[in-house]
Amino acid sequence: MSDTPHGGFPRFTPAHPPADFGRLVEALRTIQDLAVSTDLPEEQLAAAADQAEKLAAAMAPYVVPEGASPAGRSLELPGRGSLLLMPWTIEKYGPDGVQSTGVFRRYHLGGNAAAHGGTLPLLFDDLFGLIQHGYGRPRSRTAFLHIDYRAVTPLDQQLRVSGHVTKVEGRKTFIEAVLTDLDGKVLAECNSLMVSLLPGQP
Ligand SMILES: CC(C)(COP(=O)(O)OP(=O)(O)OC[C@H]1O[C@@H](n2cnc3c(N)ncnc32)[C@H](O)[C@@H]1OP(=O)(O)O)[C@@H](O)C(=O)NCCC(=O)NCCS
Ligand SMILES: CCCCCCCCCCCC(=O)O
Repeated sequence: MSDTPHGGFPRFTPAHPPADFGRLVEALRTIQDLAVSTDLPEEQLAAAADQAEKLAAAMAPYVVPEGASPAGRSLELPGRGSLLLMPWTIEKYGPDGVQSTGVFRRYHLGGNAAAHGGTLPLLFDDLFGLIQHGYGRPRSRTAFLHIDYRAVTPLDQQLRVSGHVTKVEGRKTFIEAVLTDLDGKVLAECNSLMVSLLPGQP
């Protein structure tokens, strides 16, 4: 692959998996919540570990290359069906920007009931990928991502993030976004530079 618009990136196509895929991903997220918030008695611990190992063994034969799993390509699902991404739902997508809503869950806990500071760059960075795509920019990579943490980000509360392209200069796309609660209280602001990839660039 060496065409200019995508650098060396594979071309991803949207996936429309059966509903059970969404159920699986959501159940796994709930297990992540529980794995970080429970203190299981020994017997339950052994049973849970057995079940987890059994599930992993059942899934292992079906590993496919990047871009072939529905994970990350299922646009109708929270977090596009990816366990890595924040399980948020896109409300608005287009050249004027992207907006999405969702919650930071128990498995995103940092300390004292707040979201881990490292989870916000993940939210913003993935949003910025969508923003530059919605604006019609070629495949790009994040060169920098600057975050101002303005207030503690709560868990289990519906929040909103929205952002847009502010400037384009050659290969460079500048983007800004803000994370708020539903009353409009600003929790974090972020600005970023994304640089479009040259032919064959990874
Ligand atoms: C971003 C990246 C592709 C840019 O490398 P490159 O293709 O060699 O591009 P250049 O270094 O020539 O930079 C292109 C332009 O962006 C600017 N730029 C690049 N990185 C920058 C940064 N961190 N801060 C400010 N400007 C930056 C350059 O100054 C240059 O501007 P100019 O055209 O006005 O002179 C490369 O550094 C890279 O791959 N970094 C890793 C990206 C990554 O892994 N991101 C996370 C996953 S998406
Ligand atoms: C149709 C689905 C589109 C999915 C695009 C996935 C792009 C992944 C880009 C990864 C960028 C990064 O590493 O930060």
